[in-house]
Amino acid sequence: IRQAHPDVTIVGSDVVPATLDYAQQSQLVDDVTTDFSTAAVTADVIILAGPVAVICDDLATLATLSLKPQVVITDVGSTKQTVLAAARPLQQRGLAFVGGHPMAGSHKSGVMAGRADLFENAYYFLVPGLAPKAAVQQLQALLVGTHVKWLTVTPKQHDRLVGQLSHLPHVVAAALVNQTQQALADSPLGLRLAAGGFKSITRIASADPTMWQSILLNNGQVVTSQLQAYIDQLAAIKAAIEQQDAPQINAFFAAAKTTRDHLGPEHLGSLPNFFDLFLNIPDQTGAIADVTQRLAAAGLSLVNIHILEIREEVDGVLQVTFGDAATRDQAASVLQQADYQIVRRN
Ligand SMILES: NC(=O)c1ccc[n+]([C@@H]2O[C@H](COP(=O)([O-])OP(=O)(O)OC[C@H]3O[C@@H](n4cnc5c(N)ncnc54)[C@H](O)[C@@H]3O)[C@@H](O)[C@H]2O)c1
Ligand SMILES: O=C(O)C(=O)C[C@]1(C(=O)O)C=C[C@@H](O)C=C1
Repeated sequence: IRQAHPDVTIVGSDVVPATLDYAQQSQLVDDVTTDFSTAAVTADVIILAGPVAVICDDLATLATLSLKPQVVITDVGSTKQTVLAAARPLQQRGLAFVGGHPMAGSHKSGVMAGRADLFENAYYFLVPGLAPKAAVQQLQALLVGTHVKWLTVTPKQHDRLVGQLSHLPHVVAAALVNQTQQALADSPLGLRLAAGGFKSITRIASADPTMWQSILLNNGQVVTSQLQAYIDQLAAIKAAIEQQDAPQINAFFAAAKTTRDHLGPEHLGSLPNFFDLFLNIPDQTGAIADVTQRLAAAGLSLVNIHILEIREEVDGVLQVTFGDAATRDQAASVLQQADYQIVRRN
């Protein structure tokens, strides 16, 4: 929004003060508040972006306020049936609520994980419900800088599609990590021996548990039935292996390969995920150059570098972004050897 509409005033509201400090100091927003209701009554557009349960609570709060009659309210929550139900009192009052959901993101959470190009080329579901066309168009114009592909659906269509393509995979990834952890508990190196296969299928198990708790509680019926169909697939391949049914095993993998090969990277939606290192740097000239020179000398290329001044100590925090986790971890070793303190990696 900021890049496409520099004149728009953006007020950020959150319950975590450090998040508000970061948003303000990085100039992501013009102003911050913890008083959602007071900010809401003066807003022309309200974008709800907490966990789904919080979005539903916020919609209930908004229904009690004297909002501007022309306000456009939207959300980015990962489920839509319960969100649209929570928005009904607002829609019945004639206020415009347009449900939204960008089909992009990552296993990271928090304000620091955001990027201006996060949604580029991704599908963005719109669920207008009773909202007038003009409100939908106003929202699309505001979000033009996201460069998304819009897709209008009903809440039911949304939850079925996203249950299968996002919610079920998160359950599968987390279950596999938990089961592997238990199965290898007696092995000294255990999970650390995992190569690309395990890491590719389980990246999303690093996602925020609070967010996923909320998603599954709000799309439970859909996901449990999809989970049963998935369990049936597992049972079928288990039986084929037990029976040494070679053609059946081959057919299982061949069908999956054909489908997956047609889902080229160009169809995958958003840009690839990036991997961050946060380190303390002294507040002195040449400090950033020292970091970049050490990484260049070690042959490690970085994607982006960003100075964060979110704390009141003398040191600043530098966010260095890499294209893959291995390069980030090598960079961490190189910098630690030079006495840099790594604050966090994600
Ligand atoms: N992560 C993804 O890949 C992704 C993609 C599309 C949609 N979504 C949806 O977007 C929403 C936000 O997800 P995210 O990944 O940006 O999470 P996030 O944790 O990065 O951001 C959520 C923010 O909401 C704040 N918050 C929590 N409770 C609050 C409350 N009661 N009042 C005000 N603020 C509160 C948190 O402090 C945090 O800053 C969720 O509904 C999620 O389902 C996530
Ligand atoms: O790429 C990831 O890590 C994501 O989990 C993003 C993802 C997804 O499942 O695809 C997660 C939740 C959303 O509602 C939409 C997108």
